[in-house]
Amino acid sequence: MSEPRVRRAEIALEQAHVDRVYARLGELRESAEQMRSKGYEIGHGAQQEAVFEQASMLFERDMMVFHANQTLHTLDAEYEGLVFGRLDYTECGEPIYVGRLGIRDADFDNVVTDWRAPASAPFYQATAQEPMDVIRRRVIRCSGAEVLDVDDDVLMASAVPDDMVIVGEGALMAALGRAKGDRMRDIVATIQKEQDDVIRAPWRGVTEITGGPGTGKTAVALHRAAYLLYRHRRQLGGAGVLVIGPSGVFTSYISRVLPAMGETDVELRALGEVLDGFTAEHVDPAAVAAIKGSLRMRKVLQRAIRDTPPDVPTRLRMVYQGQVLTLERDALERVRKRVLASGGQPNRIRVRAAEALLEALADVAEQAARDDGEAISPARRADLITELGERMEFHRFLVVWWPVLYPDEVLSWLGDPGRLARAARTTLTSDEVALLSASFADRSRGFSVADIALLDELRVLVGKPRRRRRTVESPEPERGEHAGRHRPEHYDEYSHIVVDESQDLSPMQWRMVGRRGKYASWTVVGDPVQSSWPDTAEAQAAATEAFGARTTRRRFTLRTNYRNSAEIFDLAARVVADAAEPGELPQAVRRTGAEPEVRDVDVAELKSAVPAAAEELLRSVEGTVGVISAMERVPHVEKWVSTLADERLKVVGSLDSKGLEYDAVVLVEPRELIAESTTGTRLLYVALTRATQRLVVLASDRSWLAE
Ligand SMILES: Nc1ncnc2c1ncn2[C@@H]1O[C@H](COP(=O)(O)OP(=O)(O)OP(=O)(O)O)[C@@H](O)[C@H]1O
Repeated sequence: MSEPRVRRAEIALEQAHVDRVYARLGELRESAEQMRSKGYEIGHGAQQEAVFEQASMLFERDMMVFHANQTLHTLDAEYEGLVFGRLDYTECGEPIYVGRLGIRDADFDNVVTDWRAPASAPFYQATAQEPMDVIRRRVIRCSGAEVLDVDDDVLMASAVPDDMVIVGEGALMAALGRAKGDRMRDIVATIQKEQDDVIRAPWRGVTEITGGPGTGKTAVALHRAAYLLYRHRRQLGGAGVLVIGPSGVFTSYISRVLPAMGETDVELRALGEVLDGFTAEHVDPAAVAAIKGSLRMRKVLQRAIRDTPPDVPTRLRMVYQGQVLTLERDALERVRKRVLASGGQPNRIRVRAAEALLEALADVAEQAARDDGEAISPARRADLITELGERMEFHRFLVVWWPVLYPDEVLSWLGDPGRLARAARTTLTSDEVALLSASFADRSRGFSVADIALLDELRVLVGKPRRRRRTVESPEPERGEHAGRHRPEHYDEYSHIVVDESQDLSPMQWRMVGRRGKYASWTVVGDPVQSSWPDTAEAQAAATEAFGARTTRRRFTLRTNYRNSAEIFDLAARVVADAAEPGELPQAVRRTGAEPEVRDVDVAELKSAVPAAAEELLRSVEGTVGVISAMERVPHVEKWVSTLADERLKVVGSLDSKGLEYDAVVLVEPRELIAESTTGTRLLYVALTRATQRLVVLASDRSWLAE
């Protein structure tokens, strides 16, 4: 048979099996629906029963409905591309089909094996050197229930039986060449062995994944989360898995991968959303972010919460048995200092503050008596304290003099340069104080991403108020995506934390994340060469502290760049040639023949050159086109390309481009990207490695392009 006919015959053969699978899926769906209806019937019947029976029946109903709904949800989520692989072995007669979930037929025989099950491991692990008894590995590409294509790998050429047909070559290359959508896709059908080793690594301890751009670090980390939940649900499922990404744009980009794999028990959060009740998107200028992220801020914040809050009353005046007792500003401040010196979080020691005030009032009464040559008996002193302490006016004073401290308020107080200078003392320079206080004072854009880690630090420093006015710890209803979702009541309850783009976490952000993983195991993903954090040693130390007592640390390095064409990656690699260690950069596996273009354009011409290049790329690729510029330039670029009105076109700032991917990219003015980060060329390197097929750089000079 000629190749197309052979292929068609093999597709038809696999279609027969896929039809069986979907027929079985239909049956399972139907029985889940029946179970749900039966559950509702029980509930209806229960209304006529005695109360205790009713309760147990309602429970049974809830369980039935819950399980039925879960089954239906999983079956629906996995519908697309349910079966994607097949293994033919030397020994057992029957092939194994690998898919997104395990399905058995009515006789309890497997018609599909879940990709995460041990039996599926050879699909990813077998190689020609170590075939694990697999003769042929076949990738089956489907659209819904229809088989579109098959692609084979022969792992034991000498063992191929006469009647076994081999078609195609390289499912991976075919997958990589396909156009990308605006959301990341799962890679279950083409996970490579070096990636699978990471995905299936033990769950305990800290698993570090490093590798250059496009090596699949994010994809692997997400598949690992799905794998761990499948294999260790008992240990990890209850408290949940938290995935932290650099930005909201990024979490939205990866948001479809896990549900596509049937995993909904994972919380995705951007660094600006880690603290409930706050959502920050804007990024501070590099110099400001560097101060806010450094560990020196701990000291500054510790002092800030011990400073006198603004606008507190400066005099306490009470009358006891006709005698006026007054505490003036200095006396009040002495009381405050004494209470704070005794330790504890300000919001937790308010009772102590009240007691100290009353003691001070009693001292005033005693002093007055002594001045008159009299003495106050211990019983009278105790009586004075009790009586004044019960007065409403005293409590009214206390509430304003020792107010409940809220992290957002304390941070905004630091917009006052004098107050910040007091808190900073010698910890920050006067220039740093000026920069920082201006940033805290400017609330026009709300909190920045770096502020969130400071707010979280303050949350711990001030302590939880006994009665909460507006809680930082309970989710606000309008938090859209997270609303109503399961999450631990206490921050330290997550059982597994995945940190993506970890090279960019500041030490203060590591502290924030560390608080949520006190008892967790970790998967940490990063690439030092893409780092935009200046002091890597400080960040490393903070990371190690966040991991706490977990001594098991395993490290994997991924070395193949699956995203960029080799032509595009060669250009990007030139930019960081000096900053990267030998062997640190990955190898791009795909040549497309399309060289990246660097066009010389004056800054004044960008206005027309950007939309022209974007339009050209929209015509030349099937998928998405990203226009990447310095953060400050984004609003202008958005305006310039607005007339193109194509939903495949996205404009993104350099920092937000981390982790993202487009089929084609227009990179605007590299010089400006270098200038906006303390690690300059690394940020440019990140931006240059976002395109899979085409790259056009518009530059007013070529100083950024090392020879
Ligand atoms: N085994 C694979 N099969 C198919 N596609 C893959 C495979 N591994 C990675 N890819 C694809 O390569 C691209 C890059 O993957 P990913 O974003 O996970 O890389 P990364 O290492 O996190 O990159 P960066 O550090 O640049 O953000 C994605 O489109 C991903 O789907």
